[in-house]
Formats: sequence, structure tokens, C-alpha cells
Amino acid sequence: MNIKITGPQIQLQNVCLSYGEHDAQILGPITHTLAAGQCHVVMGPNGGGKTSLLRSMLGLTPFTGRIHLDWPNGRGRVAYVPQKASFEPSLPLTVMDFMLLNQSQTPLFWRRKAKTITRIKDQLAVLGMVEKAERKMGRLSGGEQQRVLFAQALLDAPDLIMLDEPANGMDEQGISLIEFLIKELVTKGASVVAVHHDLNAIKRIAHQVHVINKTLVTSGSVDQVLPKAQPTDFVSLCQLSQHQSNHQIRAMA
Ligand SMILES: Nc1ncnc2c1ncn2[C@@H]1O[C@H](COP(=O)(O)OP(=O)(O)OP(=O)(O)O)[C@@H](O)[C@H]1O
Repeated sequence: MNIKITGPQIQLQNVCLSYGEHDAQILGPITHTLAAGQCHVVMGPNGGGKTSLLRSMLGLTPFTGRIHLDWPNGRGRVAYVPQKASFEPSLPLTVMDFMLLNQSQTPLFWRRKAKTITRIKDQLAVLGMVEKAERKMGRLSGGEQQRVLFAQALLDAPDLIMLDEPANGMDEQGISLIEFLIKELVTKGASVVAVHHDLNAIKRIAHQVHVINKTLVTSGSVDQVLPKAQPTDFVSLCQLSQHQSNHQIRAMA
């Protein structure tokens, strides 16, 4: 099948990050390129800097160095599903309100176009959440909130989507659905960058895997990076230093 790629290539040059002037360096230096139109999984230990890297790519966290999104046909649409969102249970924000938030500049209480509402309901239906459109966001379960966040991210057919642990809190059906939708996005030409911990899921969805533990430990296809995909491999993968990584991973295969 001939896919027209609409997602960007992501180029990182000497990217470094620390949160405060005197704080330890969280990331870097990282010089690396993520190919356009593929599903890239970022994995690594807790605190290794995966979220920080994603947020840097989105321009949400200050960093040094350079991150360039090289779009094939001019700048496309970008979506982000954060690791966790917290909604105060008493906050009077329904699922529908939340979906409408970045659909226009007009206040929420203004009348909405029927076309927009239908489009939102269709997207909520895909994620199995249309029946809960009038529920308050803060009263949904974690997995349900995650489904709504995903629905909102997909609403404008993104060309680049960043997913921070998209399967977090999801049941089995939700996990399959998210994986199906990720594959569908890539089939349509989008670039996907997802933080993930589940090795089996990574094998199912990833074109390229990038192991991050402050710096880039290693990167390559699933077959190159996850030769046997046992949990112990994951631990050792994360502990490898940049210098020894490629050699040792080949030895593990
Ligand atoms: N806003 C912040 N201010 C100060 N330190 C931060 C901030 N955000 C993250 N950190 C620190 O940066 C380090 C990397 O955090 P980050 O969330 O990027 O890691 P991660 O790999 O995504 O972790 P996890 O797998 O646990 O989600 C951690 O030590 C964390 O405490």
C-alpha cells in the first residue's frame, strides 16, 4: 500500500534538559532522528526522562540544543495525550465540554454547531464513551478519562501524536482499541511517539524503539532492541551505558 506520509521527521541535536539552574541534568545530550510516518516507542526506567523528552519535543518544557520537526507538506496537526490528567470531581466540566474545549475560541456556553457535536459523538463512540458524554470528567474512572483524552486527541486527525503511557489504567479491550487506533494513524501517514512499558505491546505497535535513561541508551527496530523481550532484558537494557549498549544487545540476541 502506498502511504502518503503527513507526519514529521523529528530531529534532536544535543538536547539537554535540567529543570532548575542548579539542578542535576535530567536529559542529554541526545542527538537522534525519529523517522517520519512511523510508530516510535520510547521506553526506559522510571525517572529516566521519557516524559521530559516528549514534552521537550512538544515545546512544553525548556531545553537546550535543537529539536526540529521536519514536516513533509507544511506544518500539520499535533496532538498530545499526557500520562495523567487530574480532574476535580466537583468541577462542572462534562465529557462533551472537554471535547469541545479546543474546537473553537468561543465560550463553552455558546450554542454549538450540530456538525461539531455529531463529529465529537462519533469520536466518543469509537472510544466507547458516547453514552457518558454528559458525565463530569472528574467522576469518570482513570481508564475512562484516558479514553476521553484519546478521543479528544484524535478528533482533528493529528499528523503527529505524542502518547505518554496510553495504556495506563486501561482494561484489555481499551488496550486493543488504542493499539488498533495507533496502527490506523500510522497507516494514514501520521508520526506517532509513545512512551510504553509493556514489552508485548511494544512488539505489536512499534516500528522503532528508543531506550532512554537520561541519554539515549540504544535505538532500533523491535527485533534489534528487544531480541527476547523478557522483563530481565528490559532491566538490563535500561542499565546499559551508551557505549556498551549496541554490543551487549547484539550479544543478548
Ligand atoms: N517539573 C519538574 N521539576 C523538577 N523535576 C522534574 C520535573 N518533572 C520531572 N522532574 C524530574 O525529572 C526526572 C525525569 O522525569 P520524567 O517524568 O521525565 O521521567 P519518566 O522517564 O517519564 O518517568 P516515569 O516512567 O516514572 O513516568 C525525574 O527525576 C523527575 O523527578
